[in-house]
Amino acid sequence: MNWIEKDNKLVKDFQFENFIEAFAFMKKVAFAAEKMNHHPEWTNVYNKVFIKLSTHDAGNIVTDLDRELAAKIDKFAS
Ligand SMILES: C[C@H](O)[C@H](O)[C@H]1CNC2=NC(N)=NC(=O)C2=N1
Repeated sequence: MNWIEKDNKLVKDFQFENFIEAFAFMKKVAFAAEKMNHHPEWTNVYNKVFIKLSTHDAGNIVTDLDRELAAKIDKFAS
């Protein structure tokens, strides 16, 4: 599955083997997001991580910053 644009957000759901794998992924995303000062809206339920990206500073729309973070997130999940 790829990122889809929905309600002015880039959205993608990820699934892992278990909670530890999901959380390890979240930790990588967290450090990348902090480095970019661009943070995800996300929910974690056991082995699943649901991510939504938008740029608040631009009025809650999808910008290149979201696409950049999405590309990094995909690398961490692969
Ligand atoms: C004040 C702070 O630097 C800003 O609010 C940053 C923080 N993280 C952010 N994250 C996201 N997703 N969009 C932003 O516009 C944004 N802005």
